[in-house]
Amino acid sequence: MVLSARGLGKDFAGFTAVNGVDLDVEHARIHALIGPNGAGKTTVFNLLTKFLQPTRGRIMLLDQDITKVKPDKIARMGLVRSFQISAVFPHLTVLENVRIALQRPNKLATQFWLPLSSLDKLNPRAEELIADLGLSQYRDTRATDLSYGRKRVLEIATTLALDPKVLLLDEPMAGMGGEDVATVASIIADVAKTRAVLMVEHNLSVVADIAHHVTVLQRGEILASGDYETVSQNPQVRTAYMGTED
Ligand SMILES: Nc1ncnc2c1ncn2[C@@H]1O[C@H](COP(=O)(O)OP(=O)(O)OP(=O)(O)O)[C@@H](O)[C@H]1O
Repeated sequence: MVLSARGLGKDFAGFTAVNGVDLDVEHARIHALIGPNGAGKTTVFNLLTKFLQPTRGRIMLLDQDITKVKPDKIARMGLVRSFQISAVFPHLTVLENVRIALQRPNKLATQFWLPLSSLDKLNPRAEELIADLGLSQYRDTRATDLSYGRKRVLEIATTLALDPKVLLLDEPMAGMGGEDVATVASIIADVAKTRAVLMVEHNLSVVADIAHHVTVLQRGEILASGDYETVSQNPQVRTAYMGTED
């Protein structure tokens, strides 16, 4: 188990947005968090990354209690949310973007007086990441000229530069067309071979295809949890999604 939450809860001025949520995210698995609008998915993400402080409950990351740890430290401990660091610079190339992302863990980011050539030592790792994510042919393409789907892949590449143990993806398929969805889904499946992935995703066919475990939230509480097959047969889940058990 890489990331666990027990009895996680959040109240906003008397309104309970999340209550009694238990989650276990395992190494080399994709865990999907699904549920109707307003179910509390984003709030759970914000609690896990400590953007919000939980009202109740406990969060463990790799055997360390992170319930009271600050968000910047959480990322350094290996729990990284995609948008957190995925500042993709539109006018820089794919290679340049990945190199900049690699500067962070290498602490070169703060040494701005170093000559540009000192970044060259990051090239092999940058090329490797770019190749892993199928971006080699776009290595010298400016981010702004990439398709929407490839921009998301570049974002994932810059996130992976931190070498996270757990990657949190917030609706990675949002706004994407069919071909991009397939590409990004297969990249996420690949990325998850060596790390844990927790994703909020509305596209249920992607969830069915790549998630090993699914947790369904409704009104801030867990309605069902298990593999997609089991969860999708659950009458309460069907009612929550369709308003009917049929
Ligand atoms: N800062 C806040 N203050 C008050 N209420 C909030 C706050 N943030 C979220 N909520 C409420 O908590 C509930 C859960 O919201 P949340 O955004 O976590 O749901 P969600 O499952 O991510 O929804 P969606 O799928 O629409 O993104 C909603 O009723 C929302 O209005």
